[in-house]
Amino acid sequence: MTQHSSKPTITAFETSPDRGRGLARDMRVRWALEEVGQPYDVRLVSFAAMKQPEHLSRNPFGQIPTYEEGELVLFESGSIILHIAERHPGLLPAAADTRARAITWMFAAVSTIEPIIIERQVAILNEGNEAWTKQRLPMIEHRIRARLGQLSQHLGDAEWLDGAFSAGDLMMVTVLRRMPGSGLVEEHANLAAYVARGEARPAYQRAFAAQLAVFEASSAS
Ligand SMILES: N[C@@H](CCC(=O)N[C@@H](CSCc1ccc([N+](=O)[O-])cc1)C(=O)NCC(=O)O)C(=O)O
Repeated sequence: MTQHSSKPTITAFETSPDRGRGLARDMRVRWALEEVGQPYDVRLVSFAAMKQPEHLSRNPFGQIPTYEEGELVLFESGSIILHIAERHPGLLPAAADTRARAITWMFAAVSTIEPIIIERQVAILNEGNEAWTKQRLPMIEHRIRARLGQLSQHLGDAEWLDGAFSAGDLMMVTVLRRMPGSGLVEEHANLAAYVARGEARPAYQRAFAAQLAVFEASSAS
């Protein structure tokens, strides 16, 4: 396996529309790097720069985050976190079966839970003025409630989704944080406590402070 030794560089919004609330997906990569104690640099990109050839060479979809480490360039936050987790202890268990289950939860976060939450965000932010949104939003929230109910049932009284904290929990916590103020996660006390446990982790706090500092600097200038 090729070992990369240089300090990685990630990309993040120059001025994040999340106003420093840690909702953009660089937050989960920052958190993963903090969990494994890997220092990193950040290249801040404007919305315009994200669609220019230089950034498109990092991510053909013109989005953040990306991850550069020596000659390696990655995009897709989940893939970046898996790469980090494969090279540093602290995000995936060593035992093969437990590790495979933790990776399953990474996929569940982005493929089963996140899409319907993004649907809701799109319905509210991009389609809020459409006549049909009034009918559609309750249907979307019904589907979100169904998934959160299943997740709550699985979690029960456990601290994390499958034994020790893993990249699966990191991904899931960042997904559940994407509905601030909706009250949907808070309908399940165990899910709200689960998110709070993630947010209480020192690595999360360092990552959150770092992305907030970027926003505060950008809004001060
Ligand atoms: N599947 C990709 C998705 C990456 C992605 O959606 N990136 C977004 C930022 S994180 C998503 C996001 C954006 C804004 C908020 N917010 O609260 O304002 C939250 C999350 C982006 O670059 N958008 C700019 C563009 O597409 O032109 C991944 O996981 O890396």
